[in-house]
Amino acid sequence: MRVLVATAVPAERDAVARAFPAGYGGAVPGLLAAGVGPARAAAATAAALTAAERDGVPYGLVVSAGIAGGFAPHAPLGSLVVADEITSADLGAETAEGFLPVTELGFGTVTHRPPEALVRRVADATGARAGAVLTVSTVTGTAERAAELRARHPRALAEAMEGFGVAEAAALHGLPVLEIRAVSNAVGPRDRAAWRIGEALQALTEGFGNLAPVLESWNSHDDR
Ligand SMILES: O=C(O)c1cccc(C(=O)CC[C@H]2O[C@@H](n3cnc4c(=O)[nH]cnc43)[C@H](O)[C@@H]2O)c1
Repeated sequence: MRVLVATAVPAERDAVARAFPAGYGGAVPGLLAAGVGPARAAAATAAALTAAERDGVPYGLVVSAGIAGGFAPHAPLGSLVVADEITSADLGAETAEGFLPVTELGFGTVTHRPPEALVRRVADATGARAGAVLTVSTVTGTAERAAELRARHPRALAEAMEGFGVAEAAALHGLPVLEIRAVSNAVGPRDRAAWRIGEALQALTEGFGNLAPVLESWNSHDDR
C-alpha cells in the first residue's frame, strides 16, 4: 500500500524524508509540500491523489504531518501527537450565543476520524500522545483564545493549519487519513522567541523513523 505524506512547507517534508535515507530498505512514502492552510492543503493533496490514480499507482493512506502548537500541559514542546480526531475548529458561524460548527447549520463535516487501530499502533511505536488535533485558519495568539478552544474541544492536544484540508481530500478519494504533529510552540500568547522549530523537526524525523514499519505493515482491512 502506498502512503502519501503531506506537509505544509519543504522544511517539514525534508524532515520526514530524513527518516528514509538513501539505501533505506523499505517502502518510501510519497512526500508532498502542499502549502500552508487548509484550503491549499486540500487542493494540493487532492491533485496528488488524482494524479496517482490516473497513473495507476494509487495511494492507500494519506498522512498530514508537520509542526504544531501544543496545548499546555498536555502536549509539551518537542513532543509528538497523533490525531484520533482531526477537527476544523473555526468552520462555522459566530452567534450571540457562541460559535456554531457548520454541522449545526445543517451541512458539511467538521471532524474526520483516523482508523482507531492505526492510531494506537502509531502511538505505541512513536510515543506520540493520541487526542484531538484542531485545524485553524488563524494561529492562536492569546491565552483567551487558547482557553476558548480547549473549552470547546477538551480533548485537543494541538492546533495546526492543514490536517482538516488533507483529511477532506483523502475522504473525497475514499482513503483513510492520519495526522502526526511535532510540537514547536505552545498554543497561546504570541512569543516567537519561544518557538522550537529545529527540535520539532528533529522529533518529526525520529517519529517517522519509528513509524515506518507500522505504515508498511498496516493495511486498511485491519480496521474493518
Ligand atoms: O506568527 C506567529 O505568531 C505564529 C505562531 C505560530 C505559528 C506560525 C506560523 O506561521 C506557522 C504555521 C505553520 O506551522 C504550523 N503551526 C505551527 N505552530 C502552530 C500553531 O501554534 N498554530 C497553528 N499552526 C501552527 C501550521 O500547520 C502551519 O503550517 C506563526
